[in-house]
Amino acid sequence: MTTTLRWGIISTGRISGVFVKDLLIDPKTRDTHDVVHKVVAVGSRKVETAQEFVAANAGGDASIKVYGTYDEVYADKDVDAIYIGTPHTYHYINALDAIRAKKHVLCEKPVTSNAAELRALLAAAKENGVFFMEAMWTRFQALPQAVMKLLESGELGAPVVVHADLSGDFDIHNIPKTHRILDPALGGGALLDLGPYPMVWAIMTLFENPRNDFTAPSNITASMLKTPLTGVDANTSFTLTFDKIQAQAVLSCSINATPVSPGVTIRCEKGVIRVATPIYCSKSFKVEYLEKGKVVREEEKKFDYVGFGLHFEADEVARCVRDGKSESALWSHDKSLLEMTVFDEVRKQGGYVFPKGVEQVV
Ligand SMILES: NC(=O)C1=CN([C@@H]2O[C@H](COP(=O)(O)OP(=O)(O)OC[C@H]3O[C@@H](n4cnc5c(N)ncnc54)[C@H](OP(=O)(O)O)[C@@H]3O)[C@@H](O)[C@H]2O)C=CC1
Ligand SMILES: O=C1OC[C@@H](O)[C@H](O)[C@H]1O
Repeated sequence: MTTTLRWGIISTGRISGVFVKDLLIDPKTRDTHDVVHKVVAVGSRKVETAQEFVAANAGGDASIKVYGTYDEVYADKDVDAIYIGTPHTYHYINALDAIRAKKHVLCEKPVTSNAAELRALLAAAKENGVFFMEAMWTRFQALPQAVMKLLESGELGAPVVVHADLSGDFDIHNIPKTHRILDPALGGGALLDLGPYPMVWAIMTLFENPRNDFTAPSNITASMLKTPLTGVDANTSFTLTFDKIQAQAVLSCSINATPVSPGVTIRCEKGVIRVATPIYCSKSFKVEYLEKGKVVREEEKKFDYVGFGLHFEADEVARCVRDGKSESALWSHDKSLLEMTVFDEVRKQGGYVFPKGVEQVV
């Protein structure tokens, strides 16, 4: 039996286009046989933009309904699940509107502007009996799962330090100050846009480590370097201390630096794992096995698939909805909550306050 999940797409920006293209790839190319996806409706603030979006990303498929408001997508009876690809600070209101219309929701990262907004959304999702998940696509790819399996095997001993960085050169001196990466009203800066990826690696390797038993970090330290352009963080560094397993995550992100490889280094008692950049959809990692501090064996593992990689999270949504689940076990609500709680603390220590009115719940 194959389940079809019928999607409504909210907004027509860059990542929504990538998501739609991934949805339209034959799931069999990734050995998925139990779920398929159908794009039923696209909503934009202008109907013409929605039409152009369908032409550019879905071969002009005339069966896809195009709307000039997001509300019409939420109200569409043929839509099962909503994908939200708007700028960060709109996620809360868009997700809330979708949930109140009793639609299942997959919401881009960072799931909200702060932890309080997320708590409110989770309560609304529960009240309306719908599935809700942050689109943390990295968690559903085969490579991070292989890394986690290797860590859990114990072959490398316990993890000691995880270094993870995601940087991107957004050419910040030459883009408009209203660009979502620079505008504080859109949650601009490195932390909210790129920070979720070093964070997901800390969650996968330390928070989810069976020996840690989902214990939150006991200590968070952070420093932010703001750009004078708009005051958002150009560079942010933060550390998470996991007392229970005696390990630390040293994380960083930047909007004005070229990414470096490896983007993630996991140093364990008896070995080191190096994950190639980009850390959100890495295609290879190297392992060094150590004996008495000396490298005794090295190996490299490579991964590939058709598409950008957002379809794996979409498959998870389809399976969870099919099975009547309210959340995914792989990227559960508590992990998004941990992420947003850490980000609140990092912003507090870094002195990054959103303009008045941006946070819908505080
Ligand atoms: N998973 C991943 O790999 C990625 C995730 N993202 C996440 O997706 C979100 C969107 O990023 P991205 O696609 O790059 O952004 P874009 O700026 O390309 O697109 C955002 C879209 O949101 C809609 N929108 C609604 N209100 C506003 C507003 N006030 N200002 C600007 N746009 C608005 C617009 O669509 P319309 O005109 O149709 O209403 C716009 O095209 C972010 O939260 C980001 O973190 C981004 C890139 C990669
Ligand atoms: O999620 C993302 O990953 C890739 C980045 O370029 C993008 O800005 C970010 O939103």
